[in-house]
Amino acid sequence: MIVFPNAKINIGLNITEKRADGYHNLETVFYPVKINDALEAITAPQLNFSSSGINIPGDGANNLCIKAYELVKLDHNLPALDIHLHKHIPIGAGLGGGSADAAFFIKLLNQQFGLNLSVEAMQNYARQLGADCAFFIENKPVYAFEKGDQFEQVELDLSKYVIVLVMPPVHVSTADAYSGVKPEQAAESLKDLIKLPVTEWKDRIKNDFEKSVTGKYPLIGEVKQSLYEAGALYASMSGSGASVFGVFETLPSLKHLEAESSVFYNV
Ligand SMILES: C[C@](O)(CO)[C@H](O)COP(=O)(O)OP(=O)(O)OC[C@H]1O[C@@H](n2ccc(N)nc2=O)[C@H](O)[C@@H]1O
Ligand SMILES: Nc1ncnc2c1ncn2[C@@H]1O[C@H](COP(=O)(O)OP(=O)(O)OP(=O)(O)O)[C@@H](O)[C@H]1O
Repeated sequence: MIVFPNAKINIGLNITEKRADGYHNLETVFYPVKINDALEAITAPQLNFSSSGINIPGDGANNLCIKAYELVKLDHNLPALDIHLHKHIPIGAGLGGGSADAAFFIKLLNQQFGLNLSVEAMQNYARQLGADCAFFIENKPVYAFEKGDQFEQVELDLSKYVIVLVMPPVHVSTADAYSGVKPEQAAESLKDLIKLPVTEWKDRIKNDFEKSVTGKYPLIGEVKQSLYEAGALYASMSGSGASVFGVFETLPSLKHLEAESSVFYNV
């Protein structure tokens, strides 16, 4: 069976407090976007993982797909698998690519081997693999809170807009990004702000990682500025960066960014 895990963007991200477990409480809106990996599993004599496309740093044995397989296998009878991941979602981008792979792999196992897992059971597995991971089980726009793994549905449909995503040649580690932020309660809840028209988001909806991450990597701030100059109604870094997205009324011309960055149109 083959599945196509997609990326997410964060529309707003308030980091509100440091938790006793070392993680941070936050509020954000996750929105799925159309940049996809391809992930395939075939029953095989022994467990094997391979990948192609963008190089994934680290040992394949630590890939989140393998971790998802091992976690589900603790409770269910699963055969050995030959797993292949074609990586297209940029890494160190704040797009949740690794989390998406893990969540889609849980869904693949459920379907391919008839495990009969509920959405909640799959989300509980996903929560153990990464804070972002549970979102990708249902994969619908949500207001997320606590570690980013508790959800409330939001009515948010950006399909009449063009979303463009730019990945500058910078890799931001999520853990480093968190260590650069001083948590603070937000003046206005994102749950309310997200209901405003997109044209009013610019001065109201913020990403708390931006200040420190763009301080360290000015190119990210320059890309965001370019998106506004090209006519974006709203532009922001996604998650802990380094990717930046813009919400446009019509397809912009961003050729000048393509020399340095990867540009994904209409995601
Ligand atoms: C930046 C975001 O993408 C925003 O959506 C997520 O919060 C990151 O989610 P993720 O990559 O699934 O994160 P994990 O793999 O669980 O954690 C990576 C590291 O980020 C930090 N982390 C993550 C989530 C969170 N709510 N608080 C944290 O402090 C921790 O230092 C952790 O060791
Ligand atoms: N399937 C996978 N895809 C990508 N990275 C993976 C995968 N499995 C494990 N990893 C590891 O995760 C690291 C990337 O995580 P990191 O949090 O920096 O970036 P990210 O994918 O943009 O995620 P996020 O949006 O949550 O910040 C990689 O360096 C790699 O070692």
